[in-house]
Amino acid sequence: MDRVLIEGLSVETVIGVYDWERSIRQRLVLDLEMASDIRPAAAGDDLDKTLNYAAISERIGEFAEASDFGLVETFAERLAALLREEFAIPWLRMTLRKPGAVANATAVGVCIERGQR
Ligand SMILES: Nc1nc2c(c(=O)[nH]1)N=C([C@H](O)[C@@H](O)CO)CN2
Repeated sequence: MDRVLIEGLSVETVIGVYDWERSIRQRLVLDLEMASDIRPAAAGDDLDKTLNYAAISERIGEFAEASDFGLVETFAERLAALLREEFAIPWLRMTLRKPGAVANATAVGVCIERGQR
């Protein structure tokens, strides 16, 4: 299956389980692979027949702006469900990284796959 990609998308949000994390915004970095047959869009050179990565990136920014989850797991799960619903995405793989959360690690985070390819 073809995939539409978003890589290295940075967002700022309230995220973390510790008290000191509840009053600051921290950066999360997302990589997203979304199943999509790109042939109809390519055949007609038509944005309306594919997953619009600009619109999806904007929606992710809005979601992050309004979110205040503790766990990266919760952020990833809720965001994946929202994107699949709003953009009719049959399958996605989302890698969500929280840079600098653990000393001596470049990033920590989760990778989830949801739906059927
Ligand atoms: N599996 C997880 N472990 C941890 C999380 C998390 O979201 N998922 N979060 C924290 C803290 O918020 C941490 O990021 C602060 O540095 C600890 N472990």
